[in-house]
Amino acid sequence: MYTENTISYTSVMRNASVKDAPDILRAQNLSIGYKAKGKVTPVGSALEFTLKPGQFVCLLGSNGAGKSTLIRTLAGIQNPLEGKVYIGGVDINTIQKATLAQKLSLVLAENVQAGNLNVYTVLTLGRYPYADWFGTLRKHDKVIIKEAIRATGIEKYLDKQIHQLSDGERQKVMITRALIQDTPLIILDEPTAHLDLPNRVEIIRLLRRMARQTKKAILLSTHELDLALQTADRIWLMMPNQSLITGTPEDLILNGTFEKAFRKSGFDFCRETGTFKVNTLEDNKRIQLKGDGTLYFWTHRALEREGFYITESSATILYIQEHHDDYCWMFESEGNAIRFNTIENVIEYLRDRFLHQENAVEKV
Ligand SMILES: Nc1ncnc2c1ncn2[C@@H]1O[C@H](COP(=O)(O)OP(=O)(O)OP(=O)(O)O)[C@@H](O)[C@H]1O
Repeated sequence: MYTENTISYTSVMRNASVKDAPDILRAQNLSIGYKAKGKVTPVGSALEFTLKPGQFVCLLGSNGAGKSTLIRTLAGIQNPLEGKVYIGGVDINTIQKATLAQKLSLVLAENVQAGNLNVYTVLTLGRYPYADWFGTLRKHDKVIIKEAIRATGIEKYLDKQIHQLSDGERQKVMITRALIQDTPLIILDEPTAHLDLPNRVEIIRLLRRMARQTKKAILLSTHELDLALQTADRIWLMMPNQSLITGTPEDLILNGTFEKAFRKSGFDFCRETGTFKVNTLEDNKRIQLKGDGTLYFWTHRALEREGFYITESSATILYIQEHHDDYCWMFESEGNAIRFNTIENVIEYLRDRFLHQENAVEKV
């Protein structure tokens, strides 16, 4: 209940330890994009954000929104059009390459050119920022390498050459190398692009665990909206108007920002579930569905895919009947009842029935 004395909680009032943690990464008035033949094409403008130790952040945006451009700029391999990027409080432009490699590791989406090197050798290169002039691995380096290999489960590829790996296996190797580089900041451009679902989940969970346990800041770009919403501490959303909006997944869903970032005709964003649905609904196809549980969920989904509005106001009713392991669907309309044993039969029947209705309407 609000009273005159109620004050609004703001980020300024947060726990001092979070607020005062040093920024691992900070962008100030950052504009990113491209310059060619005197023509400047900005992709993001006046961006301001910070990344703190232990944060696991997913960068999202529609195709061409500027995620890769931002990642390349933050990693210092592309110059900003304007503004500054600070890593550990130091302007990235003033950091020597060798020093930068101790602060930031980068995994890009492009294929890795590793000649005839085998996987283990490529992994050991992750320790080069700390090696002596001869590149000798110390005991401590070997422990870190072994630990990262165990964490990502790539033991069985170690003797293979990089070009003998599948895209997904190669991706895992490059993520392992980033862990071996052991920097306070890890940036990854679409690290799960070539992985199947179990591997995507495994890698995302591993990166999130790393952030938590080792206080690394981890930023990754992805098109995996669902996984990002479930796992990220914060989401960075590249918006169609070239701004970047940051927040917790739930805040961005509830305040409509998420929806705006991916707005496209033919898709509806469902705030209840945080998912996009293909919008196939047709106004003249209305049906009432009665039942519950798993059968209700999958029947509802099949009907929506067919373009039906599921509404209690329709006199056309589909009943789900369930008894022990047995189930069926009963269709009732104008006093008649028909029984179906599969969703396929239900859909076939409804298609036919509503087609006849449409034809009848057109003839009238
Ligand atoms: N080298 C380049 N020169 C000029 N424009 C470029 C260059 N690379 C990318 N762009 C443009 O910059 C914009 C942002 O591209 P970017 O690759 O950063 O987007 P993205 O969000 O990573 O896209 P996707 O999700 O499709 O990978 C796009 O309009 C793209 O055409």
